[in-house]
Amino acid sequence: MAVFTEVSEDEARALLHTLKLGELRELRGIQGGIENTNYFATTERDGTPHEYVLTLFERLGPEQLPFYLHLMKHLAQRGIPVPDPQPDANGDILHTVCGKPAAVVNKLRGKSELAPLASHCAAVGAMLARMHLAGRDYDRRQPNLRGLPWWNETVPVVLPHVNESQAQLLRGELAFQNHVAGSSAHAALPTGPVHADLFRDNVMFEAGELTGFFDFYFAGTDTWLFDIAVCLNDWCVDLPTGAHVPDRADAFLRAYAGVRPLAAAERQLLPAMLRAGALRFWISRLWDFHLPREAALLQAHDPAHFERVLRQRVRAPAVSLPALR
Ligand SMILES: Nc1ncnc2c1ncn2[C@@H]1O[C@H](COP(=O)(O)OP(=O)(O)O)[C@@H](O)[C@H]1O
Ligand SMILES: N[C@@H](CCOP(=O)(O)O)C(=O)O
Repeated sequence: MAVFTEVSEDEARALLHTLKLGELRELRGIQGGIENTNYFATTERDGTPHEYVLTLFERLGPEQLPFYLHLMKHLAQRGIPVPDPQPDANGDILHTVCGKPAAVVNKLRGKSELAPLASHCAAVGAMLARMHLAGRDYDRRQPNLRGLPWWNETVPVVLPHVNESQAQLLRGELAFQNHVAGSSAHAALPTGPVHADLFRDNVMFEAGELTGFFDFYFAGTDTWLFDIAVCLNDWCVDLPTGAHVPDRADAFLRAYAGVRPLAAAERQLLPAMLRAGALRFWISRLWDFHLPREAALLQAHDPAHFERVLRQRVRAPAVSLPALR
């Protein structure tokens, strides 16, 4: 369930009126998601139905939200198919509902592709590269709040909950990632706004075509390579085993590089960044699993999955990436 705050039809109607989005016809709580309260809202305007998503932010506040919401607007204005936050008469896109920060965005068509083929991975790769290029002139900056400083803070918190072999892997990998982050190759990596959580459940497809992607609330300013690694570790991995799937990874990388060729430092650091991407989600899943927030996390994701991915990435750093040869 992902309705932590009940929104009445009257409250939703009032906001939709203020935003001039039409007359509320239907308000439905959305089941998926683990962070925020989400509703689908259907309105009628000029005799036509329009569909929106109303989100109440349960954890993020006015310090962090403008970066995410303005990034979505910036990308939408440049033709990237992401939800477009709707403004009020003053141009504000961050609203208040039930005393919580809230946003209204357009509903994307399609549904998630949870068993992707190489063609889906190629579509995601090309779209990610387009997003990176479209974000180059975005003028706000906010660090990836789930980046290296957070890993350094959080690993000691989760260590008491894991066995000795897992503790060794966590400590060793964290030391390795701190070392990589201090290297000259790392300093040469191109950076910009990244999505940082572009998993299968955050991308929509319809009839095999990518129709959009959403959930920008882990976005931040970071290396583009980190975004690539996060995608490869989800879209191009066999979920039961955590094994790299070469044909999907190849399709993803070819399509990405077709829009934005990778720099030499990116090719050099991809194996290390694949480990970083696996470490990031292993840590957050351990943290969510062993130290759940009150009521919010009803279905923690399985931490063991990213432990398996990380072990494979450490064991076989030279994954075959033909697109980069
Ligand atoms: N703009 C959108 N268009 C269509 N569906 C959306 C949109 N935003 C959210 N959803 C739906 O709501 C669900 C939960 O959204 P998500 O952003 O993943 O929530 P959370 O941030 O709580 O994890 C998604 O799985 C999707 O089905
Ligand atoms: N993708 C992350 C968790 C983030 O959840 P989301 O529902 O907000 O995408 C993971 O799989 O650990």
